[in-house]
Amino acid sequence: MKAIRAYAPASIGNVSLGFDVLGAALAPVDGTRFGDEVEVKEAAHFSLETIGAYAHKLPDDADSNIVTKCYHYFCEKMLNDYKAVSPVAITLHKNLPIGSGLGSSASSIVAAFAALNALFDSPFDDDTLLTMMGELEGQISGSIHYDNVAPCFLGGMTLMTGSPSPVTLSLPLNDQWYYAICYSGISVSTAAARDILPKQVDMATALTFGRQLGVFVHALHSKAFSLAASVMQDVIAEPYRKSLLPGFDEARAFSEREGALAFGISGSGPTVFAVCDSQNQAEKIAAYLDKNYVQNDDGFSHVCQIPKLGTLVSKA
Ligand SMILES: Nc1ncnc2c1ncn2[C@@H]1O[C@H](COP(=O)(O)OP(=O)(O)O)[C@@H](O)[C@H]1O
Ligand SMILES: N[C@@H](CCOP(=O)(O)O)C(=O)O
Repeated sequence: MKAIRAYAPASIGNVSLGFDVLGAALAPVDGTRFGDEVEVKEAAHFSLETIGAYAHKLPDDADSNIVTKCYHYFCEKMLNDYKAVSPVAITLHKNLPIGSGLGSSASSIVAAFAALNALFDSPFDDDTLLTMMGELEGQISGSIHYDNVAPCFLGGMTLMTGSPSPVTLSLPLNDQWYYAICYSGISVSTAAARDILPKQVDMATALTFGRQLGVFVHALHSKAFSLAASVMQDVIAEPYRKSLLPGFDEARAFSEREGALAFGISGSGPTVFAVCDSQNQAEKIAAYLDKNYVQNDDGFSHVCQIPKLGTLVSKA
């Protein structure tokens, strides 16, 4: 019987300067697997098993799990094309902490859709899948955004176009940048962290946001990486969200003293990231954050780079 396994990596939403429109996949340099995995196989009836380090933090009933919703949505889309889908048995390996700012729900959603699409002989192309993934992500966070699902699915650093095709563009990567990332161990709901943001921004903020994003994209394409790093500031969300993150200002101050190129909140937090131009610097900042930003036993830090590949699909 055909069985498929999909691994979908953690991701940084916003990357500070691109609220809802910029995202990056993450891969620890020590080779640690850092993402959810979904296995699917055809079965007599639907079932969802959840295992892994954070499975106990998921909703108790399978119907509330976003992976079940992905399956129902996949069936609905297939039926639109008059193709009925057989029931499946799904196993979710929940490896990413929930409400962490590491794109945890996106990782489950992307792994689920990628596995289902492969099991049923790839009926949907990447843009259609991304649109479906964004819709499911919107059900969880209260508003559709692609800055986690796109890099998680495709890898690299991705810029959303606002168009159905292509949904996203891949930006050039700097192989010399290392990301010290640290999850503090507390949970911050993405929906709640969106609710505290003002619904409108003033003219000066809008101009800064546009200028930074334009300069950043141009600088990456020109390999002007110092210039790119110089505009990695969050003028939209950080001023409001940092109040939800104990130790944020101290973590930023230490990272800047150590010479980090940039520092910010990953997604809606509490994970933070420091962009570094050497692995040594990233190791030092990660060690500090591990000791000083982490709030409880659930927290951790990693030194990561941005992988070129996103979701990995294989036979189970
Ligand atoms: N497979 C899943 N992975 C993560 N969250 C899930 C999943 N299924 C349901 N949920 C629920 O979705 C919400 C995810 O919250 P959110 O703050 O968006 O997390 P994250 O920022 O880590 O993606 C939680 O209420 C969680 O219980
Ligand atoms: N652009 C979104 C990203 C949320 O990421 P998550 O990992 O916290 O779910 C936002 O900033 O709200």
